Amino acid sequence: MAVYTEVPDGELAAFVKAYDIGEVVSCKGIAEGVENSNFLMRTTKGSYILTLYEKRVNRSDLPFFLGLMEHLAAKGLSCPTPIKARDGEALRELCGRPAAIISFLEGMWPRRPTERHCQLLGGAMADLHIKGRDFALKRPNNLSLAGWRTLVANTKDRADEVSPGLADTIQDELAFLEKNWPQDLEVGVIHADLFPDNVFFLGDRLSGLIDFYFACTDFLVYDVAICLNAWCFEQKGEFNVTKAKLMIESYAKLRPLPEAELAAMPVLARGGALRFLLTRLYDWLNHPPGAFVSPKDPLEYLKKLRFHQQAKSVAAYGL
Ligand SMILES: Nc1ncnc2c1ncn2[C@@H]1O[C@H](COP(=O)(O)OP(=O)(O)O)[C@@H](O)[C@H]1O
Ligand SMILES: N[C@@H](CCOP(=O)(O)O)C(=O)O
Repeated sequence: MAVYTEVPDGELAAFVKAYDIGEVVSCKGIAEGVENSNFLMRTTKGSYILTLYEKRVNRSDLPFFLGLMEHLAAKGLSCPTPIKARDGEALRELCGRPAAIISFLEGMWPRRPTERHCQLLGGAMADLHIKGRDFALKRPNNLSLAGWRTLVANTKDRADEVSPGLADTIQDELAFLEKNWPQDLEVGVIHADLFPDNVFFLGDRLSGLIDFYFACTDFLVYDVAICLNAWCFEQKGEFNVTKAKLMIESYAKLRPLPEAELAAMPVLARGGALRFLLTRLYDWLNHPPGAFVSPKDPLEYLKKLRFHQQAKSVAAYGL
């Protein structure tokens, strides 16, 4: 359950008084999510999400995340927008934590993504990339090559506890990626964690994207590579090439993919797999006993990495 900080009623009422959103009718902790404390808050004027940013979110990154949501929502992307208090500030403090209220988005995330979901996702991701082009703030991706090196250093001594030989596999993969990571692809704002639980649907419509707290400035097509990992493998681990093809094709209808981006896809997909393998491995090895958030399986991403290691070209993804 991702509520790390409880908010007493009195403090909440005082906090909400700074806004023009009516009075609190109810406020319930949301079980999903892992990073922050989230509450579904209903007021006399509507529904909102209240987020208290916890330890892993760097306070200095919050203006980037909140500014990005505001920018994208103002351009018509369906995503939450930060609600400003009467003094014009969206980022405030509650119970000793940085906190913000964002708009509530209708929809459900797909427990079993279909081909149609993947197709709709491709278009929404391209839309995000296009609408983010004129966002003024920058945030380097701290979970790219340099960040992976640090995570490898922090996990290598115990990686083999999770699977024998894992430390060497990871070390070899990092060396490969350091040599082969592309250089000159288009850079812009990426979501960087566009997993099914961060994409909402209502019937046959994609109703919105949430959770911009890993968003950063990186190769746009790296977001596509992350989504190949997160959306296109079936539950038993087999790759669904139809899902990949539909996702990439609908993306490319809005933002055509240059030859260099297509050629880089297998390497970027390997990078995406290593990124989630490493963060999951770190969390697996370091989660405190009795913690209420269960760590996700790192080995799911080892299997995905092995698939991408066999990919000779973008043809492996149906193109
Ligand atoms: N703007 C929103 N509208 C509706 N539900 C939301 C919104 N933001 C978050 N949620 C709900 O809160 C859950 C956790 O949010 P998320 O941002 O993914 O948390 P975390 O960053 O802690 O992983 C989501 O799965 C969703 O159920
Ligand atoms: N998508 C990541 C974990 C981050 O979780 P989120 O709730 O912030 O989307 C993974 O699957 O490893």
